[in-house]
Order: sequence, then C-alpha cells, then structure tokens
Amino acid sequence: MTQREPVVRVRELRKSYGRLAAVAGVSFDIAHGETFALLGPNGAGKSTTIEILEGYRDRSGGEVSVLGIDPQHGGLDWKARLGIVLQSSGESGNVTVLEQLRHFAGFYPNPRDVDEVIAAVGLQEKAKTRISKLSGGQRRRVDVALGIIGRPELLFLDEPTTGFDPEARREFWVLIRRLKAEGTTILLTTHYLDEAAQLSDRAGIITGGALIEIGAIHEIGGNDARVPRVRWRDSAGVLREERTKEPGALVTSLVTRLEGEPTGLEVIRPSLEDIYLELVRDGGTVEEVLA
Ligand SMILES: Nc1ncnc2c1ncn2[C@@H]1O[C@H](COP(=O)(O)OP(=O)(O)OP(=O)(O)O)[C@@H](O)[C@H]1O
Repeated sequence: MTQREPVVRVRELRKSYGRLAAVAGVSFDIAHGETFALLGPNGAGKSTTIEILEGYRDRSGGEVSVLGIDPQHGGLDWKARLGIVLQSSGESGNVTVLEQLRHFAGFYPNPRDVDEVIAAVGLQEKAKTRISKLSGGQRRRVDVALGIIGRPELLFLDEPTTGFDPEARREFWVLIRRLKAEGTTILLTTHYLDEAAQLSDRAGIITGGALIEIGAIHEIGGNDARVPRVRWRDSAGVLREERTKEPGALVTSLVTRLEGEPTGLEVIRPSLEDIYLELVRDGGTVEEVLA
C-alpha cells in the first residue's frame, strides 16, 4: 500500500439486520494521515459501519478495504496495525491501569512506552489503582490508552470522550492532535459536534444508513448554510436579526443609522452543530426498512 492509496476505502457498503437496512449503500475514502468524522443521530449506522471496518461484523454487500486488506480476511498482523476504542468500555478488571497497559503492550510488535501513554491520557495519579475502582470517565481514558498503546496506523474512536469532564476533553484533543501530527489516520464518531469540528479534516453525515453529506469540515452544508446572522438592539431596545453574506457592510450601515455603536451587537456564524441539525432535519429519520 502506498501513501497515495486511501487507508480506508468503502464502496456501496450495505448491512441488513433482517428487514432493517442499517447501512444502505455508503461510500467514502479516508486518506493517509486524515482525521475523518462519521456523524449522525442515534441508530444512524455509524457503529455498524465502524465495526465492519474493524473486522468485528460481516457486511451484507459492497466493498471495503482497510490498510489495503478486506477486514473479513484481516489476520493478526493486520489487527496489530489498528487501534480500537469501542463505544462501550469493556474495562472493569481487577488489575491496575499499569498492569493492564503492560499486558496489552505485550501483544504489539512496536508498542508505545506505557508510562508515556498513561501520562498522555492523564492517569499518572491512578496508574496503580485497580480499574474497577476508577470513575466512568477515568475508565474511558483507559480505553483510549489501550487504543493507542500499539502505535496504530489507523485509530478508530467510537464516541471516545463520553463521560469526560470538559478539562479531560480538552486534554484528549491535545493527545489526538499529537497522534495526527505523527501521521496516524483517525476515524472518529462523536455526538459532540464541537469535538468533530476541532479535530477533523473531513466529515460524513449519515442518517437512516445513508450518507447525506460528505466534505471538508469548513465546507459541510455548502455556502448558503454558512451565511452569518447579525444581531443588535434598535433605538427602542427591540432585538433585531438579519442574515447576510456581508456582515461588515451591514454593521457599518447600522453604525451610521444608529449614530454610534449598536447595542448588543453580535455577528454569529453557524457552528457545525447548527449546520448538522439543519441537514439531519432535512435528511429524514433513523430507520430505513427494506422494501
Ligand atoms: N445486532 C443487531 N441486530 C439488529 N439490529 C441492530 C444490531 N445492531 C444494530 N442494529 C440496528 O441498526 C441500526 C444502526 O445501529 P448503529 O449501532 O450502527 O447506530 P449508531 O449510528 O452507531 O448509533 P449511536 O449513535 O446510538 O451509537 C439501528 O437501528 C440499530 O437498532
């Protein structure tokens, strides 16, 4: 596999559970070193897609290549090149954080330094604590540590920061940026749209098993979805709002018209969350049943 070939290549992927088309013809690529976010409401098909890419679930149709291999035929060597943080934590053991990480590091040919990984996820104080005694958010950090201990080329992060406090989430972002700078390719799912905007190069939005939008984070939704709103209070104190592609010109005209600084002036650009909600509202709901 050369660096120019996509690390992940998905074509017309389909997965049915009985009559339910959980994934109904999804196609996307993830390039080397890219962070790609798969976004969508509960039950949209994100975890099903990711689990197929990880080799944990069979597909009903379509083509999939991950690091040049079909996940249905990926052996141990291939698995060792992946880092996986599943949606729900399996970590509740009676061993300490340090013991668990040392144990898992032994499975990989070129693992990261265990102490460095513990520090990177902010668990230095808890290294000698049994995992069963950790809080939910701290256990989630252990999951993340186990996902990166093997120095993966491709890291799957399925809702990695659920249960993190705001400070831990920011620290996690720093860690992900560092992994990205080292060249790690990352597939992320998250319901925190600010997290997706902070970390990802591109995103795909999936609803009812279909990809309804895909593109660079700063282009998702197209130009019209990104038109800013200008808010101010008029001379009678009434709140006014106008959408305009030229907020600067509007503000200048307001200053002239109001003969000074407009009260409560705000120029608001739609966030990824605003754009996502608009797209998902238009894109229909969760379940698409086979005819
Ligand atoms: N093993 C299964 N058997 C039957 N249906 C399933 C199975 N796993 C998932 N589904 C269904 O497939 C659809 C997609 O589920 P999936 O877990 O991929 O969604 P998701 O986008 O990851 O959702 P969330 O954001 O809640 O994690 C849902 O309707 C779900 O109920």
